[in-house]
Amino acid sequence: MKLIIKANPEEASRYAFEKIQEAMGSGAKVLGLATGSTPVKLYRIMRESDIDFSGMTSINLDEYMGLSEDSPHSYHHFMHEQLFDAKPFKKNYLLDGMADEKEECAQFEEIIAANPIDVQILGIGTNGHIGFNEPGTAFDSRTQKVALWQSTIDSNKRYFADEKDVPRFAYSMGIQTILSAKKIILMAFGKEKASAIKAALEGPITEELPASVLQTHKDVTVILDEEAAQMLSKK
Ligand SMILES: O=P(O)(O)OC[C@H]1O[C@](O)(CO)[C@@H](O)[C@@H]1O
Repeated sequence: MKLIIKANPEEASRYAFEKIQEAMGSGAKVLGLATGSTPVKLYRIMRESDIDFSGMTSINLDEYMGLSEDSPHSYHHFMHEQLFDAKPFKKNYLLDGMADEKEECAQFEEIIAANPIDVQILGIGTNGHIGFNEPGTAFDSRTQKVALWQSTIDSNKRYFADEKDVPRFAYSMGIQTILSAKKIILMAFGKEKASAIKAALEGPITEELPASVLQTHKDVTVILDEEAAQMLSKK
């Protein structure tokens, strides 16, 4: 694992952007993308850049179940607003939260097999989740329906009018699916992520802390701001 600590999220996001640019310069064609607040600055930098993504394919990690593409709370909507409307890609693949579970998840795995992810961007939940894979998810999991933890619902409720409106289930790439990416960039900002980051980087590799599995991947860059790095003993 390569660990990069920057003074603030802006500098950290700029570094992540440079890594993506480098990978594209070396032939990367498929980007795995994340939602949530963490990549928002990265997406702004991508939007404002003069980089052409029209030859690139994107594949998103997860989507809420029961929300249609045009719901303002769907990750489809989020990605279009944050990136795709300003920077058209050749193809954007996102899970369809309204589709049949079995068919949708199997088809998504086929899409990833046909378009191996060169660079996967990841955030991390305060409980160590990656994608929407909550603690206890099997390390050999593939794209599947997942139940969200109350802590995830609570941290995502800021995007909804009411906590009751936050979907309780989602479709998410599995842990094994995420690990199939050639390169992984994990970003985390803020002191509320510090303990999950410490456990992920320095703790035991355990299904109880999904992000700890990244210790087994051969090309992971972890990009933190100082607050997220504050509990690390090895810097
Ligand atoms: O970036 P945030 O909003 O802190 O969310 C962290 C993680 O949680 C998710 O949004 C899922 O809850 C992930 O996609 C994200 O990486």
